[in-house]
Amino acid sequence: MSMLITGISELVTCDDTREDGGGSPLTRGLGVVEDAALVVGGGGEDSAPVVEWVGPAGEAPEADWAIDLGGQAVVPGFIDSHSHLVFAGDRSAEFAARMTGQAYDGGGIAVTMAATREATDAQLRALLQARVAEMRAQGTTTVEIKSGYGLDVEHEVRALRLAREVTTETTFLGAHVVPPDARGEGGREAYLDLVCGEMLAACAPHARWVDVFCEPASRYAFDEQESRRVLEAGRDAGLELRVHGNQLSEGPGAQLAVELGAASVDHCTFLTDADVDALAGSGTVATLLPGVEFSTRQPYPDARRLLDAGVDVALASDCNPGTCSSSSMPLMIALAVREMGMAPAEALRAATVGGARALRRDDLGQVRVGRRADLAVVAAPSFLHIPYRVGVPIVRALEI
Ligand SMILES: N=CN[C@@H](CCC(=O)O)C(=O)O
Ligand SMILES: [Zn+2]
Repeated sequence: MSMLITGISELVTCDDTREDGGGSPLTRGLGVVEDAALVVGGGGEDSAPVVEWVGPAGEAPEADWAIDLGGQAVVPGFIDSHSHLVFAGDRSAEFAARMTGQAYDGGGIAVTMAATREATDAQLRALLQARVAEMRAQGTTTVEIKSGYGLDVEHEVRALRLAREVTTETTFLGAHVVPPDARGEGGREAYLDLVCGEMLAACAPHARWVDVFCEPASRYAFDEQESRRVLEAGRDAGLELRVHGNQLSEGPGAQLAVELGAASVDHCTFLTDADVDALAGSGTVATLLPGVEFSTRQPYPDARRLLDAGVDVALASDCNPGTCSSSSMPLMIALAVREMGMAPAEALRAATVGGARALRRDDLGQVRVGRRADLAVVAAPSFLHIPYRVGVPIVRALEI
């Protein structure tokens, strides 16, 4: 069965093989087709619909079904390559305290850990499913989900098992922080032994990735040596690497990520020139999470510096109860444009193609024949309305 989609005022393909056709500089690099049509059909390996044809509406072939979007824009579905959606509890009071001057230090993770351990499977599943639905309603079609609020073998495994029910992009983050019950004498080493031993062995079958909160500025998180140990153990267990780094201060995360061939280093709020040089030309994406700076009152990362140096940049939400309670990729795009010096086209690419690179997925992020038909519809004539109409719910994933 195939479906013809017409009434597309502006189709943003992000297809690098497509000529931009001399369009506006505002859409450079986006492979835009105006007054476009799409044919979606078949089913890929996992029976997801695939794009069969892309082009001007006047040249569209026939299909079994047709829908008319009535003059809306279509963009690739957003790829949110960094989230922590498996949690229970509420830390809105911590957010309120930060708004009146309290600094973020990672200490609140233990509060979420306690609430998450207490929740039943059914409660956690319902919370998770609601968050994924909230994301789809805002245009996100792929989400990466980390563990990290269980912090013991049983609850880390449970978080990953639940996350696997909604995405293949699952990340073992046992090394989020040292849990409160391991903060006494010798507890830190014992916890790292557990993370790199029994916990990793139990979690690896449910995860694609391993991650670590590499942040020597937080007494709860991990330094370079500890982070290296976690990442190397994860790699030996068959997992691919990602890193939380350089969130609270300059530190070893970015260069460690590059050295070990991690797919992405996430946050990148405080980078030295040497970090930027190391990222440029590496296979490691710098994933920026502007919702975190919004919610912690930290300075925004310098996206311009990274882009001008040729670093691959992605945007993600980092949706979590502590540092960013928003699941909205349109908001991240708006913040990137308003606060981080990214052009709208750069921000859109970072939220789509950039996210796909950060997850090392070449089947996602572009509207292109043979690729998955993961699409988002913008209730406006152009994608420019995403940052322009900030806060207005105009983007949704297209349900085919
Ligand atoms: N920084 C580490 N982890 C999360 C925050 C987790 C929390 O505070 O609950 C982040 O990516 O910002
Ligand atoms: Zn995070």
